[in-house]
Amino acid sequence: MSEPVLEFADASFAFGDVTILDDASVALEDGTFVALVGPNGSGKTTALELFAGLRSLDTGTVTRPATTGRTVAYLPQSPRFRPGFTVREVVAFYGSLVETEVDADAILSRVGLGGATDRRVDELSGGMTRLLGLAQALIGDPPVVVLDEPTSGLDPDIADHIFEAAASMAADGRLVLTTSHDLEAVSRYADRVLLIANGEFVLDGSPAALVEQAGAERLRDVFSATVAGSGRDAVDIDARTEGDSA
Ligand SMILES: Nc1ncnc2c1ncn2[C@@H]1O[C@H](COP(=O)(O)OP(=O)(O)OP(=O)(O)O)[C@@H](O)[C@H]1O
Repeated sequence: MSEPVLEFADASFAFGDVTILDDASVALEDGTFVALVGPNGSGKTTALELFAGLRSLDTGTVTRPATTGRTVAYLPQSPRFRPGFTVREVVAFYGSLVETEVDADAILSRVGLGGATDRRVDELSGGMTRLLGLAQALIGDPPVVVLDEPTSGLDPDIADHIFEAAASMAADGRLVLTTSHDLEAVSRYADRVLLIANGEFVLDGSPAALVEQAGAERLRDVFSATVAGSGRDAVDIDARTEGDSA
């Protein structure tokens, strides 16, 4: 049975007068692939950093798994690896930092890099670099994996591959939490969608349930209607459109 492994309780955080979380509470369970969506500037990356422990809440609490070893793996939007090393060497290096035995080749095969183990990391494409980031996230078998926009800038096939890999990491029992603007892929792969706007999780449910509840056709439509209804203040689209057409 699924259990909460990551939780915000009455969580608040702001950058000066920019509110990211305003007394927000949410509990995320293991074995679930959760997509955190929201408009640009709504605070997705910051929320991930708060979940992962890279930042601290102003008030409220965040609860993470009470396990020994690596508890939360965090993959930033643009992962960087030290040039000059091969893919296998990078995984072996990170593997040497955890207590459990790490089979670098097995992890690399798992994410689809089995054919690239001897490639130098500075010679990888953007997509392969993301896959290496996913491999790094699996090292030490953390119960929570947090991914920040893992498919931005990638072709649809690699993006699908990354979503599939993330969904299968969740199916193995982990909580996988990702941000994404790709609502079509989110609809297909995520078990649960959280929409953050104005410091709150304004939508929370499975993609199918959210679409059905709204009487909409696609998650994209639910997103637009909810963001418009929440008084979008992060990016002024109308102003941008006027400027573009001038
Ligand atoms: N280090 C920082 N100092 C001050 N303000 C910040 C900092 N980092 C982010 N912000 C502000 O916090 C808000 C949320 O930023 P964040 O990057 O979390 O949003 P996001 O939802 O991930 O955006 P995007 O979808 O564009 O990646 C934005 O208004 C941003 O300008």
